[in-house]
Amino acid sequence: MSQELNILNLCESCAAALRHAMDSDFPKELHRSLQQRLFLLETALDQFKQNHIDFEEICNHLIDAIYVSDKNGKTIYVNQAYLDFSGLKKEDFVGKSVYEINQEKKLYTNGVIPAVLSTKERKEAVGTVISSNQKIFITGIPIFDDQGELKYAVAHDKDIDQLEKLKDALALLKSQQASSNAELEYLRKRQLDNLNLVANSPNFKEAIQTAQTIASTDVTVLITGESGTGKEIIADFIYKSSNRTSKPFLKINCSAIPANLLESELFGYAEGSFTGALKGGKPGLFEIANGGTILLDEIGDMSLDLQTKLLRVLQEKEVFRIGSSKVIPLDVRILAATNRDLKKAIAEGNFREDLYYRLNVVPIYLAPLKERKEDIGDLVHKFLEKYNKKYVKLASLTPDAVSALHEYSWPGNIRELKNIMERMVVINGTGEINASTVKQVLGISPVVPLSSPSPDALPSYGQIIEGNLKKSVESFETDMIRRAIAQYGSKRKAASALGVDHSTLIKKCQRYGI
Ligand SMILES: Nc1ncnc2c1ncn2[C@@H]1O[C@H](COP(=O)(O)OP(=O)(O)OP(=O)(O)O)[C@@H](O)[C@H]1O
Repeated sequence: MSQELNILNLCESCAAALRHAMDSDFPKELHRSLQQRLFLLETALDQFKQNHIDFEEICNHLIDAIYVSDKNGKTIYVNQAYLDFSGLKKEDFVGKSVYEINQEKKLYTNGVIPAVLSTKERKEAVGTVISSNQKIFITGIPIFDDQGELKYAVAHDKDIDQLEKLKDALALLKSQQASSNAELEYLRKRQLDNLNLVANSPNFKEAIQTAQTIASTDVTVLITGESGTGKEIIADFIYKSSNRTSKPFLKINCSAIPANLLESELFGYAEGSFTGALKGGKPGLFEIANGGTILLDEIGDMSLDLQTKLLRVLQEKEVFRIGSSKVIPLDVRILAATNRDLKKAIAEGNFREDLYYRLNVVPIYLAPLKERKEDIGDLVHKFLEKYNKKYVKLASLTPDAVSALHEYSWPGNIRELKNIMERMVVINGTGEINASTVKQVLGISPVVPLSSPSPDALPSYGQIIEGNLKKSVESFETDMIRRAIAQYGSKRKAASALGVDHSTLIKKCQRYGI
């Protein structure tokens, strides 16, 4: 390092001498060749300065003390911090042997350089600076050349007080982190409790974790998963954990509103924009939700034409009512949900790829219930308690009934489980629900008569008729709708096959949890 600096100084002196020679009466015929040499020297010097890192200067700014000896223990370098704590000058060290310094000056106890020189190994020790009684942590490091021969022994001294302070700061940071984690966990749990959410499976826990992390940001979230897996409830969770809880949260089911009405519902319209338009126009849902949050549910069912308009709104963050040129700036947090495979829809030309990427900033995928078996037990008990309370019943489940519920594949996911529990509590009165009842209600075993409730548990005559007829119709409708959707692949096609309006089918699906 210092050799390099010496050469640098030498070159600078040469350049200065050349400049001086050229200014004086130097023979003109040599002038040109001198100029060329000076130019080369100056270019080389510039390059050297650019590439050269002045380690000596850097070391002099370190707060730790550094001492370097050659392989024989002759001191070749000490930095400023070393001089500061020893209270001596550079000349008192450089060129002197470490053994000599140790004997004469008694700077500190437990010096490690002699041990590094003799063992050629790294050494660590705690020493005391004699003059100040300051405790130091000393590390001795051997440095070897390419042949593996010892080249330098370096001592690096750290002030233990500083290390202690660092340790305290680290401990404080750790305890602060632990208490924020505990607080976060507490808030998360409270939020789960408020929403009555079950989250035992790793899959769902991960979804909740992501939702929790991004809730307080305004980032757009795309929630995907089969029908009934809890997409809407995750959207509720995000909204309730966000900073927008004092502002509106609007949920729009894009498949339930006929395509021709959805545009005016979303964006509103100006007075006179079409026949039948309200006087004074009507604000759209985006405008109403301004400052708050919108859930675009079943986004995969939105028409391509409307997708283009929605994309514009999301990109520009502004909306125009239909028939108006007045710009309405928007500050709405967008959550979108779908049970469709949007990648497939894009490949089939039914969903805009650019809209997909705009919505899919943070994806949250909810696995089907059959892949979240750890949640089933708690969900079953939660719903049992809920419906016992609602219908004033005392139904309970036998262990084999619980096992049967675990074994089922739950194509309708949590909504199906919830509905099944409601049905079983209603029809079973106050008795125990066993495995065969479960299988019968699930339609996975031949129908056998349900066990009769005890006479004291019997509801009034009117209730029996009403309850049984309503439940039978519901059960029949549920079955037909499920089969139609499975056969025709979409709710729209199923509706036309069943001879009902799409919106009627959607309402029934929502009511029955399909
Ligand atoms: N983890 C959970 N804990 C308790 N209840 C849940 C949980 N997840 C979902 N539910 C309940 O299951 C039902 C269906 O959930 P949700 O409506 O959120 O599903 P979804 O995926 O949005 O369905 P769809 O795609 O049909 O709209 C709701 O009644 C919801 O409260």
